[in-house]
Amino acid sequence: MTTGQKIPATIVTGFLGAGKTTLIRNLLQNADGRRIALIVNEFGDMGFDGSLMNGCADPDCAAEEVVELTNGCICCTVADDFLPTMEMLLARDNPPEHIVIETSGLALPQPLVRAFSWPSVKTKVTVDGVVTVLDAAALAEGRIALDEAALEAQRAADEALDHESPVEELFHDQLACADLVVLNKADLVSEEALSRVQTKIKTEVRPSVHIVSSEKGTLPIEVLLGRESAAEDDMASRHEHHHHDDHHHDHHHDHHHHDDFESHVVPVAAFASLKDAEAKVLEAMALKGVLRIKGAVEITGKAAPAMVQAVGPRVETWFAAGAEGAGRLVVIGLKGLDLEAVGHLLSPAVEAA
Ligand SMILES: Nc1nc2c(ncn2[C@@H]2O[C@H](COP(=O)(O)OP(=O)(O)OP(=O)(O)O)[C@@H](O)[C@H]2O)c(=O)[nH]1
Repeated sequence: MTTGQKIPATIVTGFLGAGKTTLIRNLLQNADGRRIALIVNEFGDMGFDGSLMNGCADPDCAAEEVVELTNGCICCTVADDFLPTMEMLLARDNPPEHIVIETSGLALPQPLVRAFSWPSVKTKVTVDGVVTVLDAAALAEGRIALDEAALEAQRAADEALDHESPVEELFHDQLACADLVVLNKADLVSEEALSRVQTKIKTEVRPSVHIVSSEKGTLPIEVLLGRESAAEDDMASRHEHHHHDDHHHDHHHDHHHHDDFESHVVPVAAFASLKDAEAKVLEAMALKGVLRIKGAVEITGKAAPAMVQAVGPRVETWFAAGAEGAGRLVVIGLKGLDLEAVGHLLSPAVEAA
């Protein structure tokens, strides 16, 4: 441990598919000699390429295992408990200069920030800032309501959002906790739409919060790190819109997934082509309640697996030699989503087998 100075920790939050992983990958690539420790839910998510990865590249790496990156950064996964992971990082001979935590796209940031008040952590680490990444394209299309009128319209159009509208709830909570808001995917929207979204977001955040836009999360490291917000001492101003029964667990768990969401690993048979995969995944995304699909699949006749990334109406696919775990897609959505229909669409062959 150094001279009593606390290690700054940056929490990266944002809804499913907003671009958290992309932003963090950029950040690590520009670390410029800073020893950054990254805490993620799964290694598989980061999709590190070989040039950055040194040693273990197994996406199913055991919990709390640490991966050393070639640029001096390290990466570790958080299992059920956030605190042991943090304590393990702090106990290293060569403690990190900065800690970056990627939260799940379904997590509320507030409980995680509160965990920094835990005695064993509080003396050594402080929250440098909560960075909330938003999908500017989704917002411009009104896919996450920004006001009551839009919310009502969306409710009328989609019964799945009828009751607790968990998407809006998460969205507001992730904004209420932000120190910096990143309007990502700026390449997909006009300047006019971007400034419209920016104006709306301004009304949703605390007055001092900066809003910046980005493409593929590319922002100078100085913008992302070094905000010195000490968010853990400032929770009163970052309140949740909705309080949940499980707050007494808050300091123990990072995995504050809303009960309103569910996530499934769906085994999928080989697709005939990338185009075929894209078409089927797009169709699955249109099923009620489905919010995000990602993973690696096989394409008939191709040695390399194809990566699939679907957010809203956009599906990306590309071949990735060496990717592991092909033949599975992670499907995330609102509770009660029609998993059978999803399975039918994505993998009739697997289902029949
Ligand atoms: N056009 C465009 N696509 C982007 C941008 N940033 C990210 N994406 C794409 O959006 C998809 C989701 O990006 P991720 O970085 O995986 O998002 P995430 O927030 O980590 O998503 P979760 O895994 O759901 O938590 C990927 O297909 C990215 O390539 C951007 O600025 N512009």
